[in-house]
Amino acid sequence: MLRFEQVTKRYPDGTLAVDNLSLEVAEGELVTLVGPSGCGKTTTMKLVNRLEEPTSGRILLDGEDIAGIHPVALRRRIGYVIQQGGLFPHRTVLDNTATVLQLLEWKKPAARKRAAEMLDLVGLDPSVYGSRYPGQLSGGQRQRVGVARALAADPPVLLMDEPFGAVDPVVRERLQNEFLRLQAEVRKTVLFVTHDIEEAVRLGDRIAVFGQGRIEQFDPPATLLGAPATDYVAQFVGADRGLKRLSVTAVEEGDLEQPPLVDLADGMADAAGRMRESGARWAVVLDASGNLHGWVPRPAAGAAVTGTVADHARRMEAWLPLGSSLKKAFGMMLQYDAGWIAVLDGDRFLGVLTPAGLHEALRRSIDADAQDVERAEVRLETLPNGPA
Ligand SMILES: Nc1ncnc2c1ncn2[C@@H]1O[C@H](COP(=O)(O)OP(=O)(O)OP(=O)(O)O)[C@@H](O)[C@H]1O
Repeated sequence: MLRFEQVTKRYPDGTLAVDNLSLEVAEGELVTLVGPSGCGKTTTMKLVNRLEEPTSGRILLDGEDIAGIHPVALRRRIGYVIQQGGLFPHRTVLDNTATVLQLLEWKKPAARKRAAEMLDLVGLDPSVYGSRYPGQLSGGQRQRVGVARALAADPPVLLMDEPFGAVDPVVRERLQNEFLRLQAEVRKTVLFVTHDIEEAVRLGDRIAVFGQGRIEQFDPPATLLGAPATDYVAQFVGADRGLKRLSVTAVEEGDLEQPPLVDLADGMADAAGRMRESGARWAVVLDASGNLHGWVPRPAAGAAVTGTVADHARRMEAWLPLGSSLKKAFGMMLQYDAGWIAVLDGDRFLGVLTPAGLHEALRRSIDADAQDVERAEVRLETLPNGPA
């Protein structure tokens, strides 16, 4: 889709900003470019929409050398989002969003309608914000307008240059999440520049770590964090890369343990018998519709057991959908002070994730990358020990 072939950019003053860069971004893929200040990230972006021209090498868009495409025609195919949104201060939010459409000579009503839809898409009510000026928006809202404007003409390619750099960390995380949701819907081919490794691994399908004008490593997040290719990359991703890895490793079915399952309506003596048989100190309790209700402890040996499970069960509301990150699971264990988290697929109970399971999942994903082992080949052998 977008391909750099041995691209070099030397500025007239002799600065070598991009050094023999080769890189390919697949259709619908989000590639993050990350690296320290001055390593050539912005120059790389500007080469794509011909705000700068390469000194040597070529860039192909859908197989076509962009050197042969008129810059204006090229930019119609490429949305560009920059820090602070780059909005026109004296134009309303709606007009800012419609800028590119006006350049494309859309009729005014159609352009405004489309702009309003785009604002909606990025979570800004056009009837509230459309008539405001950029100065009357928060930093996060301005960034959203920048994204809406870049998407308005539905370009297949999106260049984003530190688009969330100017907002505080909380707003930033929200914008990142919104953008991921949006990207799942619109599936643009995205080149995203950031100097924040956390942002790069959260957003990127693949990450290109830049040294001075060169790519040090180009890999998916889990590989980058699990097996940094060079000392430079290892240093850049940081000593806490194991922790960062929590946020890019998903809970899988094989990570889960299977405690006994009992129904609210079951007799408690019966349920206790089943727990004893399987050596478990507790069981997961499902309600009449098969949904998670909570858990029930195994009664002490010799204690008189009466009533139904419902009389003894405790509520447990900590659950996650399959595919959630290990980081989310860990956060939830802390939040609920729980020794396990239920994992559901839709409404269906799949099993529980325990701290031991989480640790194993993390280790296995690191090992799998380091040794090229398929994750499924490794088995978990821990047994549930009961809620902490
Ligand atoms: N127009 C220019 N003329 C000369 N040198 C330039 C020009 N633009 C950028 N440079 C230099 O090229 C190098 C790469 O700059 P670039 O802006 O691409 O880096 P960056 O990785 O995006 O940095 P930052 O994260 O600070 O934005 C830097 O050394 C910069 O000073």
